[in-house]
Amino acid sequence: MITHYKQYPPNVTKVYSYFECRRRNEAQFSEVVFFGLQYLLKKYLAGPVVTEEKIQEAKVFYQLHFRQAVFDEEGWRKILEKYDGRLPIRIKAVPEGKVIPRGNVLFTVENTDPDFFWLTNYIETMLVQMWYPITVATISREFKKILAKHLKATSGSLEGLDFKLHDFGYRGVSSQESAALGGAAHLVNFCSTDTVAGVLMAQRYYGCPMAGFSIPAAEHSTIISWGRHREKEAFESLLDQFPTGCVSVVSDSYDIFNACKHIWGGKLRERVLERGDDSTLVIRPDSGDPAETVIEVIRILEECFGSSVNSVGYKLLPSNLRIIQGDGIDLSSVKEILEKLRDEGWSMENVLFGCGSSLLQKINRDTLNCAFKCSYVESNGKGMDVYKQPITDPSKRSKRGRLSLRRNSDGFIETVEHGVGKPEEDMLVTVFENGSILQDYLLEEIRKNALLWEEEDPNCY
Ligand SMILES: O=C1OCCC/C1=C\Nc1ccccc1
Repeated sequence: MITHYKQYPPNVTKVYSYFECRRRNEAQFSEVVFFGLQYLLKKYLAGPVVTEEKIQEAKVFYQLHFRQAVFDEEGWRKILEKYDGRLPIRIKAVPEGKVIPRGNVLFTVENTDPDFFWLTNYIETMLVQMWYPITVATISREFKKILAKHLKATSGSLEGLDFKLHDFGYRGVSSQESAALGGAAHLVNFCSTDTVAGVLMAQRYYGCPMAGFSIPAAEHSTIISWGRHREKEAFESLLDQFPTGCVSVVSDSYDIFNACKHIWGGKLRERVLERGDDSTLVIRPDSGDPAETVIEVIRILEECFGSSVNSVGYKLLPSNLRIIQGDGIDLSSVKEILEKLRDEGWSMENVLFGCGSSLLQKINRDTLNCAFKCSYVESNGKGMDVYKQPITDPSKRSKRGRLSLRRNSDGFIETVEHGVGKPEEDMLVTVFENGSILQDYLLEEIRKNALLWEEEDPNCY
């Protein structure tokens, strides 16, 4: 991007590019949740970002890095002089939280001053990092589709759906910033997280005072520190320390089945039952085959605590006893567990899930085929639609001309190319222009945009 200003044709006055999640043949991830641009704009692009100091620093750096003078010092100084360091760029984007079918334009970028045609793709690198929050928000919503289907089928309602997938991923991501962005992306769809950085991101960049909730939870150290033969004492202490409200206890340190049968369902059975309805004990297995372990645990708990049948005929453990499975959870294992539970007559009200790296880290830019391409240039006052169409991979072909996004007469969202879209139909909104952010989306409205079709309103305020 540093040397690109020297590579464009003479007299170029505008470079216009767009971001999309290219459509693929697979059925999975057929639609994406747009999220995260607002953070990036606020943090990195808004205001007088170009300064003399930065220009000097870059000049020295790139002289060393390229071992020749290629850094466009004059170009950057002109931004400083003409725009007081604000970027002469326009970005038009889908409103955050909107769910858009793959293969559609999600945002466009263009220079607003002909002198700075080179700036559009200069910021590409940073803008394409949007692949991450978009992919996390999309995966989190795919989880929500699966959970909603089973919750509705086995309980007759979507009550509590927003708390069914807890973000366990803080430790598994590559950085604090990833934790913040990914954690916030999950909170578009759910209200349940241990990734505090994401809650802070929602606070600071999306106007939400408390976007996600958690409960006191044990970890292995707080159990095994009591010693191999005092697991019962460790569990009892947790019940003493958290007599009301929910508490989650990881119970697989030695033998999850023994813990459920002889401690929770044995020595501490009365202690568990005497807890109020609002003081749920959440038992956490953390090893073994997820589906087999959950089923065996719930069978043991039924043996010890009994079960009732809900209004749609599925079995329920006592209301203050639940199971959270946070180990080995991904989109396929969660489906397997839920099908096994349903087949054995269990309501999904009995279980919660935690998800770590398969929510926040086991993804990359190719998961949704995120790409940023130039589709239109102007030079000598004439516009030209441009594109790539590699003979070696037709799926990499790019869109042509100036783009807009609309809902067609059949109600389907589609991209209009060649600049023939009607402005009044365009779903893309100018969110950034010449250094100013023109929209400020709140998490509350973003959550509404991302609701599943079955939901009416986000339940967790
Ligand atoms: O068990 C739980 O119940 C619900 C609250 C969170 C929780 C566990 N959290 C967690 C976080 C990071 C890695 C592992 C677990």
